[in-house]
Amino acid sequence: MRVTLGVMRVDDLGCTIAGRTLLAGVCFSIDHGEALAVLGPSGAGKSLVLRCLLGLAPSEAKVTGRLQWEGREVSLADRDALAQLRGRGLALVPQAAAASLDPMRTVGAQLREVCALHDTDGRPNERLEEVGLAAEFADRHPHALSGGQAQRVALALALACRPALLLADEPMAALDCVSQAELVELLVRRCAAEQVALVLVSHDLARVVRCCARAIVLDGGRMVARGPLAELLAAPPEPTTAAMVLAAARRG
Ligand SMILES: Nc1ncnc2c1ncn2[C@@H]1O[C@H](COP(=O)(O)OP(=O)(O)OP(=O)(O)O)[C@@H](O)[C@H]1O
Repeated sequence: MRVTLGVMRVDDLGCTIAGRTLLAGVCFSIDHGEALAVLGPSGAGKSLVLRCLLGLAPSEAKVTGRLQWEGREVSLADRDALAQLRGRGLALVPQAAAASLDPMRTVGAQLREVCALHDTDGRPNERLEEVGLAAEFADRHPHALSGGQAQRVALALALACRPALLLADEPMAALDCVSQAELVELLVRRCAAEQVALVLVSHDLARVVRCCARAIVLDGGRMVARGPLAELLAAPPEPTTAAMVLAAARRG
């Protein structure tokens, strides 16, 4: 059982490139075992928020704002300090999982490497089983995985770091509807089981509505709404959220 100091609090995150404001005034906090959705239309700045938190914003970007990590202040401009949080602190499940895997090495070798790097439990078979993949996947190379299987391997790799917080950047984007629902359900179930906080990026409110209690909504790099997802759904406070609610309702 972890002490509940809160995992992360982000205040006034901003990002500019060549004088162009790409993010401004983004604020949120998240606690252990909690799930927060980061919503918004394409180009809203959702992926950029995750890159800034990981210290992986484009090299020409100027990032501003403050981050409190388990009660400790970290400047969002300090890429080295943010890099220290990667692994046991923050781990990422990327949008295009297959491209994030090493094509030359088996799934098992990649899992063992991550476990050795972060000094965590290194049994690939168990890690694969947790994400619904049979032990034989440990011997496969990434080219022998379907899109959904590659996303599950990426999830297993991220969880193998034993992070306090998982950042998931539309991990279901490339999958069919049934596989999307299964992957989101798996993601949320695993995070809850391991008391890992989850920040789930999506442009699709319908996809996150059952698994995230709270959300922030971005548009044009600005945070236009924030609060319990049920409240945003019941009474969208501004047009971007209203459009997302309408789109979710149309899809049933
Ligand atoms: N390296 C970069 N240089 C200049 N602009 C960039 C760079 N990376 C991202 N941007 C811009 O930042 C804005 C936000 O992009 P981002 O990828 O975060 O959007 P998103 O909300 O994740 O969109 P999507 O849902 O389509 O993935 C976009 O206008 C994009 O063009």
